Amino acid sequence: MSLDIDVKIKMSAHNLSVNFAGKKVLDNISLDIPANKVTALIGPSGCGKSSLLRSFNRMNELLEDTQTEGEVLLDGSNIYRAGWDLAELRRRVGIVFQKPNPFPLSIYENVAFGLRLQGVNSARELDVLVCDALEKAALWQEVKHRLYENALTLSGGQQQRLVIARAIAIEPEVLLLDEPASALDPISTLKIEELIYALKQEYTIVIVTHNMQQAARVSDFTAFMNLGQLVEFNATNKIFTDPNESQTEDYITGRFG
Ligand SMILES: Nc1ncnc2c1ncn2[C@@H]1O[C@H](COP(=O)(O)OP(=O)(O)OP(=O)(O)O)[C@@H](O)[C@H]1O
Repeated sequence: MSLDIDVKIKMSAHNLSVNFAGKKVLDNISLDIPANKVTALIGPSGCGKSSLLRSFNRMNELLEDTQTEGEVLLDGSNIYRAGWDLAELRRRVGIVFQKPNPFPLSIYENVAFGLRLQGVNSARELDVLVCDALEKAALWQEVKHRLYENALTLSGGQQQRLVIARAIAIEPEVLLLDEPASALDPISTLKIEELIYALKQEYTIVIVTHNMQQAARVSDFTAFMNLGQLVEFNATNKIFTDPNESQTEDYITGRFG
């Protein structure tokens, strides 16, 4: 589904279908992801939100027995075309999962990890880039005196911001967030939501969330999915106040799902 307003499109799915072990989990999805905006994917459990999110950086291929049909364009180029360097794709389209997954390394080394892989070796340059990523992830003030402590000593909410710092250190263009706050307490959730709001100045963000209030608070656009299909896609305000489809209304008002 295309939006009838004038926005720059960063990614789009065209007639995208995904099968896991012969079962269709995404059914002919077409959807535009606007640049420098937050797009929320909502819908009942099992409707395919995470599968759609993972198709934006070809993570579904890490699962066995997966088939993908159709196209996903990044700046107009089909990421499913042969010849894509998957490491480069995943650098440009980063992903953060529900459960914080820092490496069992220091706070500093978690953020430096991807930078080192990219060949940044100068200690001074690493210091600047690590500090910058931690500042952007709104974590610097809390960790600047303990950079060399193990990341696993951080709270869950801090770990999730660290994982976001790790993701943004390598300067992705798109950030995929799969229920990034669902394992966190309300204060940490608020911090993540404020962070998402700040990060959209620089990144295109797609977020899967089960939390309707969160989708309404953080996103500019919302896609409502059901049973592997895209039911409705529109400005978040429109979806939450005056949806076109009765299924969308039933879901957001809690009548099903
Ligand atoms: N690794 C897998 N192998 C086989 N089937 C899978 C796999 N992962 C997901 N599925 C199936 O794909 C469908 C879509 O799952 P997906 O996780 O994308 O939905 P979701 O909307 O994100 O769900 P939830 O909100 O519960 O996280 C479900 O029927 C699920 O059982």
